[in-house]
Amino acid sequence: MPQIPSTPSSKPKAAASRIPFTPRRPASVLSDVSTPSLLSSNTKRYKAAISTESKPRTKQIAGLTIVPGSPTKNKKSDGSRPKTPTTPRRNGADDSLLSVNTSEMDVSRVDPEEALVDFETVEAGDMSADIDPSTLSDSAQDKVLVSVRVKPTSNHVAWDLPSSSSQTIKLNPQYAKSSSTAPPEFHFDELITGSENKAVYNKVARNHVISAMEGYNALVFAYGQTASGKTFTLTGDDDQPGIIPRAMKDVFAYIKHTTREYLLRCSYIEIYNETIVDLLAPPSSQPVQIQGSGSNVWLSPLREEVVTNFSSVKKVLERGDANRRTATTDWNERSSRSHSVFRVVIESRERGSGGSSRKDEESSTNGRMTPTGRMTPGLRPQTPGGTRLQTRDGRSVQTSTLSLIDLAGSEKATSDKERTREGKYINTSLLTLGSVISTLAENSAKGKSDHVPFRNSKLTRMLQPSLSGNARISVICTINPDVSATVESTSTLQFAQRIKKVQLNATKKEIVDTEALIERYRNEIEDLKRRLEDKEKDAPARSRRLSAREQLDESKAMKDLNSRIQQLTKLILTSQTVEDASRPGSPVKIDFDMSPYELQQELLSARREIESQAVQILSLENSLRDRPLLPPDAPEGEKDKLIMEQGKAIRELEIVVKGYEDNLGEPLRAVREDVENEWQVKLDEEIKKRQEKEAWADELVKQLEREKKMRLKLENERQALAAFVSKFDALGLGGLGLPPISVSSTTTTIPFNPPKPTPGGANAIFAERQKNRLLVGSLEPFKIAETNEPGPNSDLSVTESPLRPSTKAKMENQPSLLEEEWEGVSMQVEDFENEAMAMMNTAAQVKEKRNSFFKAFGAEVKDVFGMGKENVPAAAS
Ligand SMILES: Nc1ncnc2c1ncn2[C@@H]1O[C@H](COP(=O)(O)OP(=O)(O)OP(=O)(O)O)[C@@H](O)[C@H]1O
Repeated sequence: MPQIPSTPSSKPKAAASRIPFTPRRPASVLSDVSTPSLLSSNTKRYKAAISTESKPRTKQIAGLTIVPGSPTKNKKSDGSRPKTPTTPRRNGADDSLLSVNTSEMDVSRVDPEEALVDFETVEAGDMSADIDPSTLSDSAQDKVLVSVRVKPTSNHVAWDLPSSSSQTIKLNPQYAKSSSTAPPEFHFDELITGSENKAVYNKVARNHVISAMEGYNALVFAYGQTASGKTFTLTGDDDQPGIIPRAMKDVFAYIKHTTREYLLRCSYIEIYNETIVDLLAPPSSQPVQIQGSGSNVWLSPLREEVVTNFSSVKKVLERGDANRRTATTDWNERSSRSHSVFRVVIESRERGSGGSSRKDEESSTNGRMTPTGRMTPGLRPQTPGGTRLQTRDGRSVQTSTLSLIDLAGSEKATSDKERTREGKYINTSLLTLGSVISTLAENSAKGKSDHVPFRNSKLTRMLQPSLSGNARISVICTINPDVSATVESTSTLQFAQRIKKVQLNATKKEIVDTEALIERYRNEIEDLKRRLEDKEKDAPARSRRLSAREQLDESKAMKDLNSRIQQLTKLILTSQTVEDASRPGSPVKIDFDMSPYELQQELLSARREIESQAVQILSLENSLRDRPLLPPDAPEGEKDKLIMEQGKAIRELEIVVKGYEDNLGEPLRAVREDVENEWQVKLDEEIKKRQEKEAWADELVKQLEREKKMRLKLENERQALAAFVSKFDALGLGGLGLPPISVSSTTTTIPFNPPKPTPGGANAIFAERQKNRLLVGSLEPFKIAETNEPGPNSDLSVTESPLRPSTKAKMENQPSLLEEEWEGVSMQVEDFENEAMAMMNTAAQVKEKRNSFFKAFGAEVKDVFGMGKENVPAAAS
């Protein structure tokens, strides 16, 4: 129930001096805006052109400005009237019309602190007749309030209309589909007839408006067949203002009776052919999108206007109504072709204790006020989602919404193509609303949780949070009782019957000013700690003075202090979690309306979130492990100092890391890339070279093998030559080794034992040696190898020897294993040749000695050495 301020007054402005900060009629801000009268003849309109017949009926009445397009009471459509050719298109509107759509009260421009409304700012004209709080019901409303309004008619009616006290409506039996079954009968919370809009408002909407002011979300909507009176009920006309203007008057009346201060923001949209249009935004604006999912949906971009009195509300309504799509149909001269939603966001907080004026409060909040009384922008903590009323000094902010919806009416196909197309969209979305309500009702009645097709239309998707239970709902079903409309009226009543079963569980939403609470707790803790310290210091001296009983009391007092400190410390933790709890929680239920792709995306992002949290936990654990050690009982000052130092170091490191990344990160990555690109080529070349060398080395090994064999062969030949020389020596002809010649008195005897000559003789052996030497020295042994023994690498073994010019050129500056080895072999060959030469010399000496011997001893031994013959001496044969 609203709280009555301590100084209520029917004329508060006169009684109480105005607080300087309190905006003096903030409406003046709006009234400064040159909003052209929408009814003046030279003002262009966005709305549908009114048919020639209806134009003269729109007149300006003193007091309430006519909301353009308000239907004229009891005007019947004759069907012969010229129809509105097309639904208006706003995009082609000229610039002059933009002024109609701009307002300085746009919430993004207004400082909420300056647009607050409270009992001091509300004036008599803003309010309905004063609300008597005691007459308002605040009982828990867990069911939808369903009322039926029957449009007055002079035609023959199909329904048995009830007496004033009854809430039952029954179809007259003669109009029932079947005579065998009882005619349908419906019971509702309210059944209203007549044209009195005040009674309707009081019965169906007033409690919901009050609920919204108390912090509950509230939704009032009108449902019914076209031309049954929905717009008449919601908007009304000058004689009979409807629910919207009356509700807004009650909003101000309520504020008048409370000690709270309010920030009121209005938005006005329509859903036309499944497109959401912001009726307060300029014509060229983007269509509004529904954001979020499940119970947490919002509209964006959405223009919200701050309203501070009834006159500013009226202007907002006029602007919105001027932009609504209406057209003449077969049934309604001015039929709404769209669903419209007028919504007020109500934020409130306590005005502060001690009856201090707002000015005093602002001055006390850390001197944040400018000399002009304005809050310095930017000093106020920012709220996500834009300018909002802020919690302050422990005062929580309560937020709720009041949504007043005029649905387009269900209708049959018409002769007009455009109207028929619109009608299809209207019927489809109403059908969806019907099936959503049916499922919700079923679920509530049977405790089921069947899939609710909220996503099948923009309307139901937008209403999902409210229809899911978090709003107090009132539905007015309007029917035309004419016999010709029996089917439509029955269908409307059936819808009304179903929605009655939907279960609601609206809760208040409160944002707690945790900072202020925490600050208060902290101060108290500090104070208690100081007192405890003082007591502990004096304890030894005092205990000597105190009696046993007093000592006991003293220790109990200290214990109490201690436990209070502990309790407050716990409270700090609790209050820090309050804010989180007030935010919309993560969805615990699966939203079956989401597509598999959306679900996958959600799953993916949830996994990513978990991963990042795991990383965060790890890093926190690490920092916990690495934290500098301080004894738990270290003085608080020391701990604070350490924390400060750590914080400073962290900040410095962050700056360094950021600077590093900003200045060096990218260039270093580029350098690394360049180096990799450049050196990769070289590395590849080196690998190729190495492979070539390995192949060459393999070939070399094979070649050495061949040379080894050749050396063996040479060795054999050398041994053969040596054998020859030995034989030669054995003849006793070698140098000093010649056998001694014995001379007697008669004869001289030479010991004669000549060796058997080697085949071919010494010369042949020598010639062969020479040949071999040339062969070895020619450095072309590989030709032999190439032809005789092809290696595993046929390219190399056949077409290129390791010593071929190309390879040799490559290896020019490198020591050749083959050459080294060849060197050794050559030396051996040379030794062998030297040896052979020495033998040849010896042989020459022997020859010489032989000649001299022949000369001395005759011809007996003349041919021993075969000087004229090459082969075996005669003696030997
Ligand atoms: N209870 C009523 N008393 C007097 N006149 C009424 C009442 N209900 C409706 N009318 C009149 O009937 C006509 C059609 O009403 P209204 O435009 O409100 O219907 P609607 O349901 O909003 O139609 P639509 O869905 O086509 O927009 C209007 O001229 C209106 O003044």
